[in-house]
Amino acid sequence: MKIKSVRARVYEWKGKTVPPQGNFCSNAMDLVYDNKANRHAAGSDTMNTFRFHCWTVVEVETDDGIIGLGNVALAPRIAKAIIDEYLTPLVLGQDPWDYEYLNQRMYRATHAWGRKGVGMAAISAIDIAIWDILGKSVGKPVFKLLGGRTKEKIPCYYSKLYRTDIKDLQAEAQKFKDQGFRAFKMRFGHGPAHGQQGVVENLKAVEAVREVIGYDNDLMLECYMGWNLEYAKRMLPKLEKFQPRWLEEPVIADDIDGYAELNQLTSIPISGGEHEFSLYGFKQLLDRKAVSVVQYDTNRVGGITMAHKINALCEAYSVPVIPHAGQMHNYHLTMSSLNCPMSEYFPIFDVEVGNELFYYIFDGDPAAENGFLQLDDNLPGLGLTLKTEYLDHFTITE
Ligand SMILES: O=C(O)C(=O)C[C@@H](O)CO
Ligand SMILES: [Mg+2]
Repeated sequence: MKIKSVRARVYEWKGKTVPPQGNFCSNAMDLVYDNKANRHAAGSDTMNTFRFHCWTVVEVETDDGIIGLGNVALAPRIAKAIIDEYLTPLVLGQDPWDYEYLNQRMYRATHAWGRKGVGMAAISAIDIAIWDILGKSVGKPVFKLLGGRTKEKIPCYYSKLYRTDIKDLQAEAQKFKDQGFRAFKMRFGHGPAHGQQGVVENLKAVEAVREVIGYDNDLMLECYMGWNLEYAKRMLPKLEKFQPRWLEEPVIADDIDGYAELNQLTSIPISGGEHEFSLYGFKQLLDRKAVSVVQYDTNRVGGITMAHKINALCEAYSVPVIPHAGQMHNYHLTMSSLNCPMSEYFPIFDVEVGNELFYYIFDGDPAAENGFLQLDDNLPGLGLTLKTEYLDHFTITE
């Protein structure tokens, strides 16, 4: 079996979106001064680092007609250009079973400028498609090639609860608690720029969600890199009484010393890795004891080949892995590792941040039932097909 073609297409959502409101979620741009003159200039929207309304879908086809699917949501147009210009020539004519060789080939050939960020995201999409081919070629789901089933079903946590009016936040938590979720991730709306009033707002929101979900369910707190070390050091002791399962990405991904300091500061575990890349990036996080929960995303770190190695590495450090985002590439790795206790789950929802866009592009992602996800033992590959229902809601670039 040989790889015959690689097709990368950019899917840009042009359908209706739910506009996020003010203080929707803290993020790294909150700390950047934005004067009035810049505010209307392209790129000055602080939420634009945060929307995923455009995805690259990769189809890798073999000479015997198997098509593997992969995708990438980070800088999708640039990812497509990298795939077309640099990565496709490296995998054409190659045997997909040589996946380690192909992964190393792509990683090392792009090393001068790749390594972290969109270069690795582009590699990830091809690698994921290759694993889809492998599963399809032997009639097995990908998780059966990675170690098999380690759980009857995958517990998952409800991930939304962006900052909104307290009553609406509580109603959202109640609605999904009633659907059987036992773990919830909420987003902070405020950070250093909002002063003491923002501190109070943040605490008020956490208290309100705890009031609804109680202390017998898990609560995760997301900063999306929107705080700085000084602010996080002030916030953490105040948050302890709410017993969060973790505090996520309090500072920017490059501030590994900051993570390490915060992770030792209180009883609250610090999580991160959503914006980390490669086996070496995660070794650094683990060696520095910077995170107590690792949250790689398979379509960023270097694909299934790399994520499988990171799983083994984290297991040896006794640090659990709970991958960022839902999506099949992550679920298969979670199902096949004892060190992955649960999955993140984005609810099926009108397009807002774009976290939910994969439901509009693919068929096959499982819907949560009573807070659990199931993978089919008999569905080959990743279990995804391209959806046709919403095709006219996208502009597709070949
Ligand atoms: O789901 C997460 O962990 C994210 O960081 C998603 C992102 O869209 C911010 O909410
Ligand atoms: Mg996150």
